[in-house]
Amino acid sequence: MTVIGTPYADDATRVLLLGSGELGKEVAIELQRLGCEVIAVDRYDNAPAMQVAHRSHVISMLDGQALREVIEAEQPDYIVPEIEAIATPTLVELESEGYTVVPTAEAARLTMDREGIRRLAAETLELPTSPYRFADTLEDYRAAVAAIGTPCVVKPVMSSSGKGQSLVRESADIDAAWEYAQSGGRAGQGRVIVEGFVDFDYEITLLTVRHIDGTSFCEPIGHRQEAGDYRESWQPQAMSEAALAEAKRVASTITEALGGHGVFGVELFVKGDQVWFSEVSPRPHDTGLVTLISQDLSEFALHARAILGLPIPVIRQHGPSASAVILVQGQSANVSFGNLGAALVEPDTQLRLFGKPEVDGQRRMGVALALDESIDTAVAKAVRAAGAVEVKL
Ligand SMILES: Nc1ncnc2c1ncn2[C@@H]1O[C@H](COP(=O)(O)OP(=O)(O)OP(=O)(O)O)[C@@H](O)[C@H]1O
Ligand SMILES: NCC(=O)N[C@@H]1O[C@H](COP(=O)([O-])[O-])[C@@H](O)[C@H]1O
Ligand SMILES: [Mg+2]
Repeated sequence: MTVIGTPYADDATRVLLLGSGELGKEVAIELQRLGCEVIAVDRYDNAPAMQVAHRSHVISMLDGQALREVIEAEQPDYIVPEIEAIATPTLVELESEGYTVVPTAEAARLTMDREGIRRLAAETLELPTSPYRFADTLEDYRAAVAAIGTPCVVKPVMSSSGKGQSLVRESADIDAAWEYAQSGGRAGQGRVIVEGFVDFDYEITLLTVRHIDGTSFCEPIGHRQEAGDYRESWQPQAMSEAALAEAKRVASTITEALGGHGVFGVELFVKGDQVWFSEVSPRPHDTGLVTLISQDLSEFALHARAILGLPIPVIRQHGPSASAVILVQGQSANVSFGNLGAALVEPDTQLRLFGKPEVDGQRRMGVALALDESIDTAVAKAVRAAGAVEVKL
C-alpha cells in the first residue's frame, strides 16, 4: 500500500533523479503533483529538472564514489535514472544494500551500453534484431564491417541521441565512421557496435508500462529521425494488426526480462508485418513527449504512478497528435524565445521550453505539441508551431 509523506519532513517520500533534462523535468513535476520530495542530480547546474525540484546536486554521475555519496546523504526511497551514462555498477551495489532503483539496477546496467541490451534481446531472449558485431580496435572494426556488409550503422556502445553514430554506405565511409564514433560518444572512447542497416517502412516507440497491476501499452508512437535524433513524433502510428501484435510481444518480452515498475520506451523497426527490436529506454522516451498532449496520463505521469505503486486502470488517447522539436544552433548562455503568440495561435497547440542554461553547438531546447484531425495535419501543425518560435542567441 502506497503512503506518501510530507516533503521536507522525516516521512517525506524522497525521489532522486539521476539526470535532470527535459524528460526528468516532466517526471519531477508529476512526482511533485503527488506530493513527493524530488532531488535532481546532473553533471551541470540549473538543468531543467533542477529548476522544479526541491533540491539539486551537481556531480559526475559516471563517478561511482560521488554517486554513492549523494545517495547515502539523501537516503531516497526511489532512485530514478533519467539518462544512460551513470556508474550503474554502483546502482547494482546500492540496490543490494536495500535501495530501490527504477525500474531495476540491472535494467539500468544492461541499457547503459548497447552491448548489454543487444545481447540480452538477441542472444538470450532470441528477439529479432539487425545483425551486429562489436569491435574495440580499428582492425576489428574493419573486420566487423566486412562481416556485416554495407550499408551498416556504426555507434559507440555508450552514446545516445545519435551522438557518434553514422551510416556507412560504402567502403569509402568506413574509417570516418570509426573516427566519429571515437570522438562522439558521451562517455569517452572505445567499443563500437556495427549494425546491419534495417530497411524499415517506419519505426515506432512502444511505450510499455510495468505497474502494480500488470503491463499496459500506449498507442504506438511513430517518429522521424535525422542524424540519429528525433525531429517529429506522432501518435497513433497506423500499423497492421499483425505488426502491432508482434510489437507488443517483443515489448512484453524485453520489459519482463528487465523487470521492476516504470515506463519503458521500446524502439522497434517495422516492415510490413515484420518487427525488429532496436533498443529500449527503461524510462520515459524523448519521442514520447507527444503524450504531453495526446494522453490523459502522459508517459511522465505514468512513470510517476508506476514507480509509486499506484494503479493505472486506463490510459486515454485523445486522437491524432504530434510533437516537433525546437533545436537551437549556436553558442549562448542567454537564449530567448520570441514570437510565441504566433506559435500558439492555432487551437490545440502547446509549447514546452525546457529552460536549458546554455547551448554550444546544437541542442534540443523545447518542443511544440499539437492535436488535429489526422496525423498529417497534426505533424504539420506541430512543425508550424515549432518553426514560428524565434530563437535569439
Ligand atoms: N540498424 C539500423 N538500421 C536502420 N536504421 C537505424 C539502425 N540503427 C539506428 N537507426 C536509425 O538511427 C536512429 C537512432 O539510433 P539509436 O536509437 O540506436 O540511437 P540512439 O543514439 O540510442 O538514439 P536515442 O538515444 O535518441 O534513442 C534510429 O531511431 C533509426 O532511425
Ligand atoms: N534520447 C535521450 C534523451 O532525449 N534524453 C533527454 O535529453 C537530456 C539531455 O539533453 P542535453 O543533451 O541537451 O543535455 C536528458 O537529460 C534527457 O532528458
Ligand atoms: Mg534510439
